[in-house]
Amino acid sequence: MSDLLNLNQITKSFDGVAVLNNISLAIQPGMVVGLLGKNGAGKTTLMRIALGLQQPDSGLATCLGMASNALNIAVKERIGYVPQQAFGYDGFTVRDALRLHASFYPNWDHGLECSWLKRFQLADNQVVEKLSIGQRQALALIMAMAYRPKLLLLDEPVASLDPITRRAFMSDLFELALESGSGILFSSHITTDLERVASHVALIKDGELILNDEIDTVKEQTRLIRFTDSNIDLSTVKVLNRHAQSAVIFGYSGQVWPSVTAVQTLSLEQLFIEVHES
Ligand SMILES: Nc1ncnc2c1ncn2[C@@H]1O[C@H](COP(=O)(O)OP(=O)(O)OP(=O)(O)O)[C@@H](O)[C@H]1O
Repeated sequence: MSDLLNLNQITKSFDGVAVLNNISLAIQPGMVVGLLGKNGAGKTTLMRIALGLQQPDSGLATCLGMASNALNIAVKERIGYVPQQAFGYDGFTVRDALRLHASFYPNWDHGLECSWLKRFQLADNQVVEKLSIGQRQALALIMAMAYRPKLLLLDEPVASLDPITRRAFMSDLFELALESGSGILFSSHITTDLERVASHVALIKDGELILNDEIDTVKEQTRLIRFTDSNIDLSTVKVLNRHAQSAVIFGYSGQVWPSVTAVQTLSLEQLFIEVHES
């Protein structure tokens, strides 16, 4: 299957500090990849590199088969992006902002636009600069989705949405991806959302992509184990974090270690916390 997004061995430093180290990640049709990482882990940087908005120090990024630093209009029309920062359109009404935005996209779906306006309870005569942060985020999402992009990159898209709107948006997002064969990469700190809708999880820690798998596999094969022998041999699993008498492991399939006293399953939130525990 051809990749909608392919990140191959991406490395990036700022001012001599490594942010992304040899990151490889691919998105295929129907995949909804939740990108996790602490503040400053490099999620936005990775998305910007994916879109060709920033250059990696090394490695290659492609979107819909074309190098990200040379995307043509036809490919850009099939990519949606909602950045973390609020956008312009001050002085516009929601209606005029959408009309202008739609004019750049031949595939704009007015029916989808209307149903999402209703869903987000956005009146089209509202003035953009008077919208709340959450309403602006909702408008940005409509702008990125109403042309049914093949590849959608969302940088913390739901952080400012209330729980009801957020839940509805996330399930719509998933449906849209499945039904139209799109692929989605979204970053979020709300692990429960991610658990509900993502098909895959990618986790960046200290510049490395330490997890990049189907969410069910992550849940099934990740454990927090406690042991008495600090020299325990954990070579049959991938160690995500390790202390003298405990470790977070991936690749668990019922192995038995004599000195292990507890094997605990983890929710995504627990996993996130345990992986970063120092
Ligand atoms: N243009 C830049 N110049 C210098 N440093 C930068 C630049 N862009 C990002 N950084 C640094 O790279 C690191 C990663 O930033 P990035 O915004 O990608 O993180 P993030 O994972 O998206 O964080 P958050 O969850 O807080 O949004 C940070 O330490 C940031 O300060």
